[in-house]
Amino acid sequence: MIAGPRRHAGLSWAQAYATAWQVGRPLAPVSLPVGDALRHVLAAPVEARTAAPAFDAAAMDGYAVAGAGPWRVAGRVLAGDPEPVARLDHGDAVEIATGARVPAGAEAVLPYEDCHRCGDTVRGTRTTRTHIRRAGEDTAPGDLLAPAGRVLTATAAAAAAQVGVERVRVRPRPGVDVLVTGDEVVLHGRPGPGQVRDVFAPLVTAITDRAGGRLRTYRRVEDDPTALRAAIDTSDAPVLVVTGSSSVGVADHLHDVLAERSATWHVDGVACRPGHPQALARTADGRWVVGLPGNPYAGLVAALTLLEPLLAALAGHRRRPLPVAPVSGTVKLFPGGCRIVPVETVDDGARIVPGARSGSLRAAASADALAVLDAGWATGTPAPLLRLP
Ligand SMILES: Nc1nc2c(c(=O)[nH]1)N[C@H]1C(S)=C(S)[C@@H](COP(=O)(O)OP(=O)(O)OC[C@H]3O[C@@H](n4cnc5c(N)ncnc54)[C@H](O)[C@@H]3O)O[C@H]1N2
Ligand code: MOO
Repeated sequence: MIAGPRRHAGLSWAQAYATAWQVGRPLAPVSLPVGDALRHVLAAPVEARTAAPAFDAAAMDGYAVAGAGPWRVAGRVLAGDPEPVARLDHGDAVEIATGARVPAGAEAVLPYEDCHRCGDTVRGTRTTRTHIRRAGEDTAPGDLLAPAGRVLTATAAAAAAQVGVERVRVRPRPGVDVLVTGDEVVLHGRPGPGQVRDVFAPLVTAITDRAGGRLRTYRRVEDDPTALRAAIDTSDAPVLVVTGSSSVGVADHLHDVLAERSATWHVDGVACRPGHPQALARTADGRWVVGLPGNPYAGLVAALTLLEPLLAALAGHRRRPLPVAPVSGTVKLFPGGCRIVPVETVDDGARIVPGARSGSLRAAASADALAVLDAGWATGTPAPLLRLP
């Protein structure tokens, strides 16, 4: 049965959640091509390499002109034309497309709508608007696009491409290997007699992705210490999730196997219901192991309590306070800690979805979030919310 050093038995829910944030140190930065770095946390500021615009460019289709009109049309210049057009003298014009290089000497672009062409002569009235985007007027080399600590959004990546940034320094997304224990668990298809269908694949996949991690492998391991030992030893992911195997039954081997490996326990049991037998440990070689209870709703609670903040911290995200809302409804509280209930969000707060059970996700399926109710909660008072994946 179970042994293992239970040094952190019975942390409060808030302590366990805070611990998962605190122990996760951002992974060492890497340099990635901008296109591969989307949604990563920036480890260094993104700064422009080139000016924008890179050259004087027309902002309208029309005629680039020099001096006062009427103007003699000397040619045409289109966007992408490689050679600059000869300098315009007073009284000269070229027909020009938006984005094309404005010839030297041009003082304004007259949009087609504001002028009239007859043969090689164009007439019109210049206004105070030049319709020329001058080189460097928006961005100079070295200008800041996004500071370290921010997530590289698609918009920031596009802005980076505009000013010559090819690679960025980011925190890698922590890889996650998942070991699903339980001889009764089937990963696919309809379960046979005495079997259950695995529920954690969609939950862990979504939570990992949302927290900034990267799911690498997802596989089932027999309820056997040798198999679990081998699976733990062969994973080289920074984070290993083990589902089931967290309690005290004859088939629950996680504590023994980690104790043999001199793992350090950061969380070993949390004073909440459900989700009590959840664990967070670190192996001697620096890998994280998150133990999720096998009961489906309890496992979901644990994934939101330990896995999500750990991954977010490793990925370099800063901790933000959880949203808090008044929660209404009826539920039997847990005197020794927190009761964690599914809630649907309503205009003035959140309402408990009744009927949650440790072994069932039915109530959570129609909820938006989980509310963490401490033993002193009363209907209508505020509680922190964990957004459901
Ligand atoms: N004597 C005690 N027994 C139990 C305790 C306890 O304190 N003393 N705690 C109970 C609580 S609370 C929970 S939660 C469970 C946690 O058990 P394990 O993490 O060891 O998980 P299993 O025993 O393997 O399975 C529990 C339950 O969940 C089903 N299961 C497991 N994996 C999956 C999966 N991937 N998808 C769907 N369902 C799964 C499994 O068939 C069992 O029904 O321990 C209690 N017992
Ligand atoms: O706490 Mo268990 O985690 O109730 O099902």
